[in-house]
Amino acid sequence: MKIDILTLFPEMFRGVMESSIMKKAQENQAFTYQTIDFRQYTTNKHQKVDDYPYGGGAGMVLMPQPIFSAVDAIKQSESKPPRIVLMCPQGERFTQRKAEELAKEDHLIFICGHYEGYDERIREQLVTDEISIGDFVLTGGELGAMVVIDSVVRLLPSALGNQQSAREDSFSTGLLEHPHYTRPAVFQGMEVPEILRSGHHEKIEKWRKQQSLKRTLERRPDLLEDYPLTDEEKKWLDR
Ligand SMILES: C[S@@+](CC[C@H](N)C(=O)[O-])C[C@H]1O[C@@H](n2cnc3c(N)ncnc32)[C@H](O)[C@@H]1O
Repeated sequence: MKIDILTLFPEMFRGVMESSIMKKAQENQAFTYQTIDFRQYTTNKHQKVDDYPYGGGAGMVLMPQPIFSAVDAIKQSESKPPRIVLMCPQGERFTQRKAEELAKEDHLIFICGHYEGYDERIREQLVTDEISIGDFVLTGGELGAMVVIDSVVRLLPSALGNQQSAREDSFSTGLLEHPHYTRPAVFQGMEVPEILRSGHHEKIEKWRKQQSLKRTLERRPDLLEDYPLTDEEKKWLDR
């Protein structure tokens, strides 16, 4: 996968993109990325990327020209056109489903805003997706783009050592994940459930499924509305 990030603050990405699994995923050739400072694409003499809003009001608005020109420069003759993602608090709320959808693409372009927002023509003409990472307002799109990129990259084949672990994550299965325990078996008087130490794989799987359903019912009952419960699972939940 190829990822291009349009931002006025490329330095913000270095720590996240060059650490931990993101770094390993690049070493494993799961993806490549570049940041593009769209100020380089301005055609005005002072390299201005923003201007006052028509109609007045507070804040500055990103002008369309530098962003359109930067996207034109990145787009090559690809058989599959890139997904162009505008980071925006007014966009579709980001979910694991969306991460799975984007992980199937060959090329993603992220546009990170700043200041008061964007000229509306960017939204109307250029982008294929608008994504919000939640109902709150950040100072810029960079942190949001990092969140989206991180969750997409970990789904790419060869990004994680163990793909099974991504498939069993919360939301991937439609439920919250079951609890985890590791050594020691007893810590400050708190014991790891006996069943997990039994070595009985079938019973462990059943326990995990029950715990996953219980946790989802307690914390995110809304997820169960779309989850195809078996008759047995319905009985567990009733209990
Ligand atoms: C201060 S915000 C602009 C908010 C805008 N005036 C509004 O009310 O919708 C500046 C930039 O931060 C980014 N941003 C802010 N909140 C975000 C969120 N929840 N999800 C994704 N991006 C966000 C967007 O790129 C946005 O253009």
